[in-house]
Amino acid sequence: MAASATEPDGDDGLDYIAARLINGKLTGGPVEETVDLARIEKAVREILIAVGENPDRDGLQQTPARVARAYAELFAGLRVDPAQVLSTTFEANHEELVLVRDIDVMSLCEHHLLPFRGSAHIGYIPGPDGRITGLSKLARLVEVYARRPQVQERLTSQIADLLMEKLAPRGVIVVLECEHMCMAMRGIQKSGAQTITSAVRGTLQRDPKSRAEAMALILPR
Ligand SMILES: Nc1nc2c(ncn2[C@@H]2O[C@H](COP(=O)(O)OP(=O)(O)OP(=O)(O)O)[C@@H](O)[C@H]2O)c(=O)[nH]1
Ligand SMILES: [Zn+2]
Repeated sequence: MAASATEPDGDDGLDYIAARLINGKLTGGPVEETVDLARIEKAVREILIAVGENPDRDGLQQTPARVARAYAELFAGLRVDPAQVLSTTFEANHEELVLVRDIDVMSLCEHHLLPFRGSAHIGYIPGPDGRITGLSKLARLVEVYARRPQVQERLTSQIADLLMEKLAPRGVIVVLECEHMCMAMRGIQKSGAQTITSAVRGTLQRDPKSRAEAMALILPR
């Protein structure tokens, strides 16, 4: 019998995808509490019929259930509080720039639900009390916000704003460079176009010299 997307999926399954986004520990509730997999399955079956396909043919029988599981995973960030990612901070005598470059970003644009993909570069200057966060937490933050229906501008500023709020740093800079499949696969059909967005806060915003230094590290070419 065909496996249903609504069946329990084991310890490593959908139940824990949202929890894994935060810290790899099983702290989240079951996906079924908040994602209606059966409803997604039904909708995908309707879409297949509407585009002129036969959802009962061999290759498509499992597709609605697969798409439901895929969407649960792709939108897992809707069920995670991003602030939890930054609950671990450390004291450090470092009051200069900390920058993580080339963090892989994959998200879905909220206009077409098609992917956009590229790199995130995140830098911050710790505040006077010198609190820093784990480097991996910056990548986790990208992941939580990216696994939601997004526009690149909001994704960029959400990351910057939460870092400002939770780390109270002197400044933050977030730059995203992405290619949007909605511009490549359909519509204007221009592949290769890179959209660059930035969100700059605090001293990095106010002081052109610090901002230029950070930008030179982020976009050296
Ligand atoms: N600013 C911004 N626009 C985006 C993003 N992702 C997709 N878009 C754009 O959203 C717009 C939606 O425009 P509409 O005219 O409502 O939709 P459309 O007819 O599908 O537009 P075309 O893509 O031009 O065919 C398009 O111009 C997309 O390129 C994003 O992350 N940020
Ligand atoms: Zn789009």
